[in-house]
Amino acid sequence: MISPRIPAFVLTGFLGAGKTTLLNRLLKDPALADTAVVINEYGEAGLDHLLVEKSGDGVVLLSSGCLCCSLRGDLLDTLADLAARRASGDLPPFARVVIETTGLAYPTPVLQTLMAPQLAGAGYVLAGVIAVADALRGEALLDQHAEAIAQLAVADRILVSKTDLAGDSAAFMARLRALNPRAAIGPMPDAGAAALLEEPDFPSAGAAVAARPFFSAHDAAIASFTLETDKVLTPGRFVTFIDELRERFGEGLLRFKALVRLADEPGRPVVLHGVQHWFAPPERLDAWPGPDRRTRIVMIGRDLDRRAIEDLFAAFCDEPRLDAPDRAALTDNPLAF
Ligand SMILES: Nc1nc2c(ncn2[C@@H]2O[C@H](COP(=O)(O)OP(=O)(O)OP(=O)(O)O)[C@@H](O)[C@H]2O)c(=O)[nH]1
Repeated sequence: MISPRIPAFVLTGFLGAGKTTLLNRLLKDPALADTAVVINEYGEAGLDHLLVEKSGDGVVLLSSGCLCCSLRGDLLDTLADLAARRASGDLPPFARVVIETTGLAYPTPVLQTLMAPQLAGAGYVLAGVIAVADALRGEALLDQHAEAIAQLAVADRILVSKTDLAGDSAAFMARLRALNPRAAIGPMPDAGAAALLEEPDFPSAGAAVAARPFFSAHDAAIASFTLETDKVLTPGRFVTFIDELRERFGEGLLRFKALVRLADEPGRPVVLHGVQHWFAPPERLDAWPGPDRRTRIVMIGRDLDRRAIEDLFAAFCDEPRLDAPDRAALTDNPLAF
C-alpha cells in the first residue's frame, strides 16, 4: 500500500549558492530515486529543470515567477496534482518531494503554502528545510541580502558550498552557527547524500544552544530558542497557547516546530509546524521518536520577545514565574492583551 504520508523538503539558498548542484547529487543517489522534485525558477524561460539530470514524470518546473510572491497558488496546485496522480497510480509512488526555491525567495511563504489544509489533507508534511550557504560570497552576501539570512535562519540543515574556492571559511562558519545554532551545519556532500533527506531529529530536551560569539547587527534581530516542559497539557490548553502565541507574536515568527505531549494520548506525540500566523494541521505520531518524552517547541523569529513567550508558555503550563501573571490572570482579564 502506498504510504499516505509524503515528507516534503524545502531546498533553499541564495542565487548561485549551489542548490541545483546539490539536487543533482541527491537525485543521483539510488536511495533517493523515488523522489519527486518541484523546481521554481525566476525568469521567463526556466533552465534549471534542464540542468537537473533526472527527467520524466515527477520533475515539475514552476517558472516565470517566484514561489514566495506570485506562484504560491501554483505550488499548491502542483503539489496537490502530484499527490493525486501518485494516489491514482498515474505516477510512481514517490516517497518524498523536494521543492527547490528560487535564490531570491523568502522561505516563509513557501513553508506556509506547505501547511495549507489542502496539502496536509493530501498527505504532505514539512519534513525539513535544507539551505545551501555560499562560502565564496560569504559574509558579504549575508550583509547585503536579508533573504539569504532568512533562508539560513529557518533551516534544519545548512550545507556550505564552495569552500574549495573560498580559502579560510572559519569566520563564515562561526557566523552561520551564531545565526542558526539549531541547524546541522556541514559541507556539501559528494556522495552518500541520502541521509540529507532523512527527517531531522527533534532536538532533545536541554540541548545546549551555542553561545553567540559573533553576530552582526543584521543578524541580531533573528533568534532561536527552545521551550520545553515535562508537564502534560490538555489539547484545549495547548490550542489556547497557540492562539495567544500567534495573536501576539505571529508577525515575527519565522518558524515554529513543536513535538508535544498531550493529555489525551500522551504516548503519541503531536507534531505541529507554524510560520507567522499560519499553522499546519497537527500530525499525530504513532510513538515518540526517542526516549525523551518532553514537550519541545523550537521557535525562530525576528525581534521575538523571548522572555514574554517563555512567560506565556510557563503560564499555560501552570508554572508562572514570580514576576509574571499566571494563566488565569492572562485569560480571565479581557484587557490583558
Ligand atoms: N567550485 C565549486 N563550485 C560550486 C560548488 N557548488 C556549486 N558550484 C558552482 O556554482 C555555480 C552555481 O551553482 P548552482 O547549483 O547552479 O546554484 P543554484 O543555487 O542552483 O543557483 P540559482 O538557480 O541561480 O539560484 C555552478 O557553476 C556550480 O558548478 C562548490 O562547492 N564548489
